[in-house]
Amino acid sequence: MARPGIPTAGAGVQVHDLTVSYGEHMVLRQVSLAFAPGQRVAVVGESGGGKTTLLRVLAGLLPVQAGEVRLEHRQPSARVRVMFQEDRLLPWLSAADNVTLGLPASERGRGLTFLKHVGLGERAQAFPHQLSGGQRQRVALARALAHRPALLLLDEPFGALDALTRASMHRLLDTLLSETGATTVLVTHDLDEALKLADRVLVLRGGVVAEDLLVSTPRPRDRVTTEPVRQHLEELLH
Ligand SMILES: Nc1ncnc2c1ncn2[C@@H]1O[C@H](COP(=O)(O)OP(=O)(O)OP(=O)(O)O)[C@@H](O)[C@H]1O
Repeated sequence: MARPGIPTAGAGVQVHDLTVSYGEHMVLRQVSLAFAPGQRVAVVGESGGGKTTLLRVLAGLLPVQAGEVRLEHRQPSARVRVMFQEDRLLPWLSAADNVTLGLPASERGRGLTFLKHVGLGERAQAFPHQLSGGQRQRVALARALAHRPALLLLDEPFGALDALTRASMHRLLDTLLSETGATTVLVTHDLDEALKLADRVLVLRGGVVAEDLLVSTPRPRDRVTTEPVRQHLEELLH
């Protein structure tokens, strides 16, 4: 695979005593975390445990009600991009236009190379409805990376894909993340996904970080090499 171009320096992330409630319902309770630049963090845990809420606060989509969230990057304009389970492509724009939407003119050419990196260089003019679910998620991934985010936030990005397509997306994302260097936070229910992609796994339970595990298994990883960590996480989750 060709290299995606200029690597992005990942942002450091500091979360201090973050508390978030929906009305009376407190979802995050004084959560404190620090992510190193370029770190890949997976967030797992029970349904309703606050994973998406944490991601939305990091994305700036939800206000910080109490506590502090700080992005540390040498460029004050460090970009944050979010990718969701549904592709959220604009149906009236081609794949190419979806990828470059919002990029300054000077960055569009380089942004388009990401369509090639996800294997869709030939489909640049196709519209979302002409692409498969897996292809649309690849366009969404190209769009997220084309903006060279210092922080990439992924909320169950491959949850709607079949197992084979998901496995190929894991390989693709693993390669692209190694090359771009973005700090990445991945919310997932899929332990395979977490263990294939992340350097660190957080378990959120009852609004607090119940476990914070570094995953040092060398890459590429498979079920055999990650089995001990998986067993530990499965015990925590069940
Ligand atoms: N906009 C909202 N208004 C009120 N309550 C909300 C809102 N969004 C989420 N919640 C509640 O906050 C809690 C945490 O939700 P969140 O989506 O962060 O959990 P999650 O860990 O991502 O769950 P899942 O794994 O099921 O996606 C849940 O009880 C949910 O019902």
